[in-house]
Amino acid sequence: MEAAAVASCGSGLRYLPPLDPTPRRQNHRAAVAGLGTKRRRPRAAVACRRPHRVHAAAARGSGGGAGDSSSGSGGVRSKKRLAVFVSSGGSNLRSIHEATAACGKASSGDVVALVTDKPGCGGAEYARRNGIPVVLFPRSKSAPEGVPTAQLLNALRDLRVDFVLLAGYLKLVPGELVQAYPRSILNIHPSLLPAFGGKGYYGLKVHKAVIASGARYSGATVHFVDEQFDTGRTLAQRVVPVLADDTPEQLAARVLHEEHHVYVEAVAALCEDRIVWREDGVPLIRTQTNPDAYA
Ligand SMILES: Nc1nc2c(c(=O)[nH]1)N[C@@H](CN(C=O)c1ccc(C(=O)N[C@@H](CCC(=O)O)C(=O)O)cc1)CN2
Ligand SMILES: NCC(=O)N[C@@H]1O[C@H](COP(=O)([O-])[O-])[C@@H](O)[C@H]1O
Repeated sequence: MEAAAVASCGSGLRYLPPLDPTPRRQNHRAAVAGLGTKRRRPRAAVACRRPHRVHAAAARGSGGGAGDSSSGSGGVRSKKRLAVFVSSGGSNLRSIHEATAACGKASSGDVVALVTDKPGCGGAEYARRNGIPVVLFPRSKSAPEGVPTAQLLNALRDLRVDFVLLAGYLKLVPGELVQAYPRSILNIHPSLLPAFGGKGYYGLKVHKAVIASGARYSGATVHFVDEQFDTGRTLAQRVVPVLADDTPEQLAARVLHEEHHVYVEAVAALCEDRIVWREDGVPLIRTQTNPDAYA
């Protein structure tokens, strides 16, 4: 969707104009289709056969939050509409956006909005270059142009957003948004939660704490978002070793590499209705090939 096309939508929102007055309109999908074939196939996760009883349905039968736009009468599912929240460089945004290309691993999704508290961050710049509307949130003293929560919710509804993905977003997502999108907001965190999570644990601070603790393994966690920092249900994890002479930057790079794979796989599962909720509330990812196997 073009930024200009949504600027007049009912929420009354003003989307941020591109910083570059002549943004490059890339043939993004064509460009990444070729790259996709070169990608290393991600390692298969450990399959867990016939776990506890599971509910073979996502949050709302077919999944999706406040703006559910699931299948029509013909049974053909429309792509799930994704809003990505970013405060940082945007490499997870990029990997998700690339995976939503025609032949990508998450081609059942479409990134339709970028929400940020830092309009100059790499993620926001990537969005502008790729014609993704940018919304500044929250409104604050340092960002008086930002929108309050109610207006953000209207914008997400106008854009018919199904799922919200936090990807290096550093602000607490308010309860109103969490409640409007039950079981429909994911976050990626650069440690093996519940270790090294919560307020104060973000970016390099996480990796510094992991190294200082003496832990031999770290990794990435994709989890559903509840009203506190990093306490929502874990959906997927990837493990990496912590090496004896690691710097926080080296560990961060090793974890980030895994983040890009595990987040894309989790987003694909979300968009394809492959998340099932075990009776004790644990979300599991059904594999694409075997309805009885879980990643
Ligand atoms: N309701 C929720 N909101 C957010 C969650 C969540 O699980 N529930 N996850 C975070 C992301 N996060 C780690 O994954 C995280 C981000 C930031 C902080 C933090 O301590 N932030 C500082 C501010 C930093 C800054 O603005 O530069 C703070 O709040 O004082 C902790 C964890 C996204 N939101
Ligand atoms: N607690 C939140 C947190 O620390 N998030 C982390 O910020 C980085 C964003 O990188 P990116 O902008 O390149 O995707 C990622 O490592 C992400 O896990």
